[in-house]
Amino acid sequence: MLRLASTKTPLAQIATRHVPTLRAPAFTSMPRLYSTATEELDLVVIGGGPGGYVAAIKAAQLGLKTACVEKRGTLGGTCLNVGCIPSKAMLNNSHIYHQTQHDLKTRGIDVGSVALNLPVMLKAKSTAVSGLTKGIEGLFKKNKVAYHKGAGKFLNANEIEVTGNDGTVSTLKAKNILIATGSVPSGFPGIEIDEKKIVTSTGALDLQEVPKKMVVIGAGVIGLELGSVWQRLGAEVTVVEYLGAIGAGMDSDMAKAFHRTLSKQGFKFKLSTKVIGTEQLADGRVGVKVEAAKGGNAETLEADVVLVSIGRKPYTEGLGLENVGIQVDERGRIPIDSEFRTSVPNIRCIGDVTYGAMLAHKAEEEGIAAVEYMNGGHGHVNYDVIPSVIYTHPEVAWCGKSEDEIKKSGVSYNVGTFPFAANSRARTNADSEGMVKMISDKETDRILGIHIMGPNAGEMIAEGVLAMEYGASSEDIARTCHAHPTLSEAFKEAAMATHDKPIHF
Ligand SMILES: Cc1cc2nc3c(=O)[nH]c(=O)nc-3n(C[C@H](O)[C@H](O)[C@H](O)COP(=O)(O)OP(=O)(O)OC[C@H]3O[C@@H](n4cnc5c(N)ncnc54)[C@H](O)[C@@H]3O)c2cc1C
Ligand SMILES: NC(=O)c1ccc[n+]([C@@H]2O[C@H](COP(=O)([O-])OP(=O)(O)OC[C@H]3O[C@@H](n4cnc5c(N)ncnc54)[C@H](O)[C@@H]3O)[C@@H](O)[C@H]2O)c1
Repeated sequence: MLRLASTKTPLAQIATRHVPTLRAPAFTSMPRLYSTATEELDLVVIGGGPGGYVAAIKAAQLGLKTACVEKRGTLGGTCLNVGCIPSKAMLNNSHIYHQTQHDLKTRGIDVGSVALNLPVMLKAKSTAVSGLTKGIEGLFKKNKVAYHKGAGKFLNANEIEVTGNDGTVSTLKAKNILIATGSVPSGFPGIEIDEKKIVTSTGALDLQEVPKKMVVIGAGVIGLELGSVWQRLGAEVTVVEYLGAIGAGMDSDMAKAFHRTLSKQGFKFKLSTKVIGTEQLADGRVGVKVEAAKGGNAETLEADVVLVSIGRKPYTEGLGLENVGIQVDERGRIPIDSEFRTSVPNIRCIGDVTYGAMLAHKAEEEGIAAVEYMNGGHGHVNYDVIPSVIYTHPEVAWCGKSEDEIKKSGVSYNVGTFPFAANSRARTNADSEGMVKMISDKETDRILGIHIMGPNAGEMIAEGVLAMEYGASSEDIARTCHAHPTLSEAFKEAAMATHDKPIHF
């Protein structure tokens, strides 16, 4: 066994095949956990995103000897590093900037002239990210999860080769492996991403100046959130969407209302429109050639920055799946059974790299459930009530089925809606755009879907998720006392409207 005298860390459970020098590898901060090179771990998690790191902590809490391999250099995956967290930091601060500029005067707050300091705003985003990613390292230490900074690759069903970020190569042995390697942005055929002028979400979170004109390809969650950030900071944003509606499959009533709201904010939309390609313009900007989805005359949209946000794809590059005989499906996803097992029983898989919505909380739920199954117990993920939230202003949030889906399924249903314009708190706050829409089964009154557009919709949907998880009826919610004056009264009134009548509308 190899020991590193100068650090707290032995090479732990790693069977070292090649260590170029006897200096401490990058994972020296990990606690001294397992003493022999050949000792088998209970679990190796590949990927330290919300799925992987949560699974690793849960496994350690259950008493499993656990290691997590992450190649990014920081924990937290897409979500903490280049996804949920930096985007929400930019959304929050750009909203405050916009509100200060356009809204405070009418509230009796005079702040004089307002200026954007983009470098400071970007730094605030980075501070939020680094604080949270380091926090996960702290949680790993506390829970005794060994953290290996490097890329994991299957040698066989029980051995993972780790190429450390410092160049060392070593092997981890484990009874169980959990794949949580996440996803990366889908490219657009023929459009080259340089992350400066033609960017994915990663580049769009780090633009060093506000573009005058921004073209967003794809009116899904990323396009609308990051389009909002730059629109609030002063960009003229045009969103090109192939489908006839925005919001990537949200309830069509909500999509229409959201479209109207964002248009009022200054967004320009080109729906049912396809992108044919891009060209470099003489002045150094980018021309985005588009035409109607059904065909017709092409036009060129000029842009300083183009955001390509047409979805994400599962990531399995360099993972060595061929060494264990795991094949991905036609969309690049790793197939799993109901207990997250791949075609190799001791190898499980969760999060963006397999089926289902690409959401951090969905990956986390799966991580916990997969570990519980692995440990001989039962896991629980209710895919019918995974909430979705778009963190624009107003926010849009939903869980359960859309009215379009319910209609298609042939189930008879009731719909109740309640506008925030009739909610006292929203009116008092002068922030009353949007509504709550609830759909319940006509026969049983059981709630089938909840859709909210409004301030704090992302927080409010938690009540709907809980109600649906417990099989509530709309009458259950209507008869539950909600504090006054709160936005949640709109939720109660929508429930009243679903099975009977609302009071305030
Ligand atoms: C701009 C943006 C905003 C988002 N906002 C939200 C939001 O508000 N709410 C929400 O729920 N979701 C949001 N998402 C989606 C969310 O980030 C993902 O659903 C979530 O991160 C998926 O978690 P995961 O653990 O499956 O994978 P990931 O977070 O992608 O983590 C996988 C990790 O595995 C590592 N890895 C891959 N291969 C290897 C290997 N061979 N060896 C070692 N490490 C490896 C990667 O480096 C990565 O860090 C957002 C995404 C983006 C891009
Ligand atoms: N708030 C959140 O929870 C959050 C935020 C950001 C990202 N995410 C996750 O990240 C994933 C990726 O987000 P996204 O916005 O890239 O994908 P998305 O699937 O949400 O939206 C992509 C949009 O692009 C459109 N599109 C596809 N091809 C096109 C083309 N050729 N031309 C024009 N439009 C085209 C689609 O019709 C769709 O509306 C999502 O699955 C989402 O779950 C979640």
